[in-house]
Amino acid sequence: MSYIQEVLKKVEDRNRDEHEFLQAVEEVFYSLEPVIEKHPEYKETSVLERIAEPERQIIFRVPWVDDNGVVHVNRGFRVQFNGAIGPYKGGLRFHPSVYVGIIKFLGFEQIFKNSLTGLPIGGGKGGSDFNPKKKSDGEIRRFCESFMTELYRHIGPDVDVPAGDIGVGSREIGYLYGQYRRIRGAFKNGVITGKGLKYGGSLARKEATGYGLLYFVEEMLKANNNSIKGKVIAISGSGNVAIYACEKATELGAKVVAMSDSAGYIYHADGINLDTVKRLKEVERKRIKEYVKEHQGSKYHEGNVWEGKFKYDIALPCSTQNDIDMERAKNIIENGAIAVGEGANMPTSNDAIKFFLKKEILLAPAKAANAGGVATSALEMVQNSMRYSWSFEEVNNKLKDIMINIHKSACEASKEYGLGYNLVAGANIAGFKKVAEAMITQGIY
Ligand SMILES: NC(=O)C1=CN([C@@H]2O[C@H](COP(=O)(O)OP(=O)(O)OC[C@H]3O[C@@H](n4cnc5c(N)ncnc54)[C@H](OP(=O)(O)O)[C@@H]3O)[C@@H](O)[C@H]2O)C=CC1
Ligand SMILES: O=C(O)CCC(=O)C(=O)O
Repeated sequence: MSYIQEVLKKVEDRNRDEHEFLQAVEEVFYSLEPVIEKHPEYKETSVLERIAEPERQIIFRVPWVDDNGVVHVNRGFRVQFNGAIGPYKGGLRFHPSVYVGIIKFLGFEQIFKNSLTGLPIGGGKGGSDFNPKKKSDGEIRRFCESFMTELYRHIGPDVDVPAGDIGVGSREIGYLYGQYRRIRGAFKNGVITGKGLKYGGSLARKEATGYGLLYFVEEMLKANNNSIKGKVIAISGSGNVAIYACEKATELGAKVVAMSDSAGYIYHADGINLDTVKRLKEVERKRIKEYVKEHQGSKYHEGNVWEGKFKYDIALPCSTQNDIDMERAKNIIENGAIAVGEGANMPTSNDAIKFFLKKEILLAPAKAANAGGVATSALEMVQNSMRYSWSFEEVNNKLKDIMINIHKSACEASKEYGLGYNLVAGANIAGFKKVAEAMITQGIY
């Protein structure tokens, strides 16, 4: 058994039923084999064992009252995974599938992603098994207030800075921050990011994950003598990341022909009308199937978009984890894709990642490709500290530079370890090394 396999076995024994977490750890650790060989100090100081164990996990009760006066109880989580390079940073997910294994996989990914941004932010994540679908605005507000009534004591601008993720958008962030401010009696808006522009939010944060994904994919294509211009693109999801990925892709000269939600997907050969999607999803909170009522020639299909049979050059999974398994990966290649850009966290299963790499599909891994959101959150923290705001253009330019640098770091790390152009391994290695070195320098924690 190799050293990596030994460590993985220990992680498995300790986290038996947390499949998503084990998948994330395995994906990172196997890329680190050549790094551990070259750096015996990582093994001597048990960095791998330490990095796979959260510094702190908080699990709490979230009681709330629905519109009929009935009391419900959900479970809240915050995993403060690794603070070696900065305050814990990562979003909150409200979705019925949330349990500790989901939050730990997301928090673990966040360690390496945040390191890749080059900014001083550690890894954390949180959320709840609360289902925001079909809840009234009052119910959402009461849930958020109850959630923050416990969470507030564990966070702070220099401690842990949450943000949004699935099911947590600007409305929820507003309620969460309002309750934090009420309890603390202070305007500490650096405690949460993704805020509204009127109380300390950053311009371009809403767009950042989707835009950043496209900046990264463009770099990847450029490095392979290609470009986004003229490409046909399919996207899974129709939430925050998907919408702004679609917007930037269109701006860069591509045509997006498909988008989805958890029930099905729309296909529109002429190109998706994003104004309609934005209204349906951001304002009216309706299902994606409503789109076809307004656009002749578009079609709605139930099921997963990656099982659909239609032509595209680039696949952008922007919905949730394990969206692309082996069968769907085969279908994506049969549909003609030459590149995959991961907007969601861990959207591709480990065997499908290996398959894409074997088939020489250009693969932009989530840790690198979707890091624009958290990077812009870190820029929001900078602006809050300065009590100042940058223009949209300033933030967007910084975001673009960050994405270009992440691509460069992943490329260089991959080359340094003799792996050619492998952004999956390169991102893992580059993200890991910075955190590992900070951990070693700070002693045994
Ligand atoms: N927001 C951000 O800044 C960042 C987000 N991410 C990641 O991007 C992904 C999308 O996040 P975001 O856009 O913010 O979330 P949203 O809640 O805004 O949108 C999520 C989208 O994914 C769909 N979806 C959710 N769960 C499932 C499921 N189990 N099966 C199929 N479709 C599903 C939703 O459909 P429906 O409405 O039907 O549920 C919706 O269209 C997540 O993986 C998140 O972790 C990564 C980096 C930053
Ligand atoms: O902006 C943030 O802090 C959170 C982003 C996030 O949750 C992610 O990168 O997955």
